[in-house]
Amino acid sequence: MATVDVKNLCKRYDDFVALDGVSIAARSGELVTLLGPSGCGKSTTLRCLAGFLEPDGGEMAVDGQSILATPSNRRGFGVVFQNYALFPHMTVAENIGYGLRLRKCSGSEITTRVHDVMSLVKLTGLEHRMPREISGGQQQRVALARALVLKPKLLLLDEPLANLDARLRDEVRWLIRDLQQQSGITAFYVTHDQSEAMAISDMVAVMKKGRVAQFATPREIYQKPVERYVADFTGEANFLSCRSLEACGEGRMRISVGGAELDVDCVPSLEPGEAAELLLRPESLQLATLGEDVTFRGRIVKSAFLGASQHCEIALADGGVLKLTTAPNAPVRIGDEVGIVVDRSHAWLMPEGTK
Ligand SMILES: Nc1ncnc2c1ncn2[C@@H]1O[C@H](COP(=O)(O)OP(=O)(O)OP(=O)(O)O)[C@@H](O)[C@H]1O
Repeated sequence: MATVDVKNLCKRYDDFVALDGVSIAARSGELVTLLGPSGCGKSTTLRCLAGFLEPDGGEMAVDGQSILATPSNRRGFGVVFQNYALFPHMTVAENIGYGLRLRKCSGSEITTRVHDVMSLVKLTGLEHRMPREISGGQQQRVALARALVLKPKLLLLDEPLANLDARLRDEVRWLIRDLQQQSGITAFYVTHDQSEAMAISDMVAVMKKGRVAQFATPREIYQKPVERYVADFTGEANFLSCRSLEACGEGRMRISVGGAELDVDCVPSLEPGEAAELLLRPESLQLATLGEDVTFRGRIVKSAFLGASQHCEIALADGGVLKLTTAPNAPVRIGDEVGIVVDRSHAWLMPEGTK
């Protein structure tokens, strides 16, 4: 188990600034995900941690000790990258035991540890197969076992599920989380898939152009994003332009939006009078018949039956559009005038214009 502190990490590729002051940290036993679109610097951060790239500035420390001068093979980290590249001429068991042989462990210790880790990643029985004789999901689990067998103090995973189909991705994702929690290994995990990040992380760093836009728990990232970019990247979202009228308590603001006045939680730095956007996740909105105590009124302009639910879009009088889901059999007709009730505990106000 290890604590990790990355401070102000910078990395250039010639003139291109790939990392522009990345700061993230992991407490012992945590899984921290780096989430963001292609090219935002996730892999570069992980490669610096692994010691495959030398940063141009900043600090990286494990258990309070700088690792900047430690070569990658002395850092004691387990690495699972998307191109898991097993040795094709070695059996599954030989692939997994390779690192132990390099460390000159005894034959009996290698046998025991390989056996134990194979049972952990559910590969028992495949010891003597060659990599080409096992499936993609099994190959990925061999790569994971190969890292875990060395009992690393830190596990670095870069898009480890990228080569798997959707069903296997789900299965291996839970396996990784279970193993990481059982063994208490601190881990950094790179993905561009927000649902993957939400599901398995203790902390998420949402990255944007070589910087960390927000570093927080999955719940906070989803419910209290600091800017629209983060809200957009972490799930379905409605944004309504509005005016912040006055502060009404710590971190709360009275706003005027879509013909209504509401008190909502907000980004703490937001000032009264500042242009703002109200974030309403679809699940915080409910269709209601007019006449009930509704927050907004509007007209249904789009609907789609999705099986377990229906998707609806409602145009408000002031031009805003809200997307929401309803029960599969709720009566939804295009053109109908409807009311919308907002669960205000899930409404969130952010500064405008930060896509
Ligand atoms: N060796 C290199 N030389 C020049 N530019 C590079 C090099 N490696 C990466 N880059 C650039 O640095 C930026 C960050 O790359 P990085 O691989 O860290 O992104 P990423 O967020 O992991 O993206 P992806 O999800 O596509 O892997 C990208 O714009 C990329 O093109």
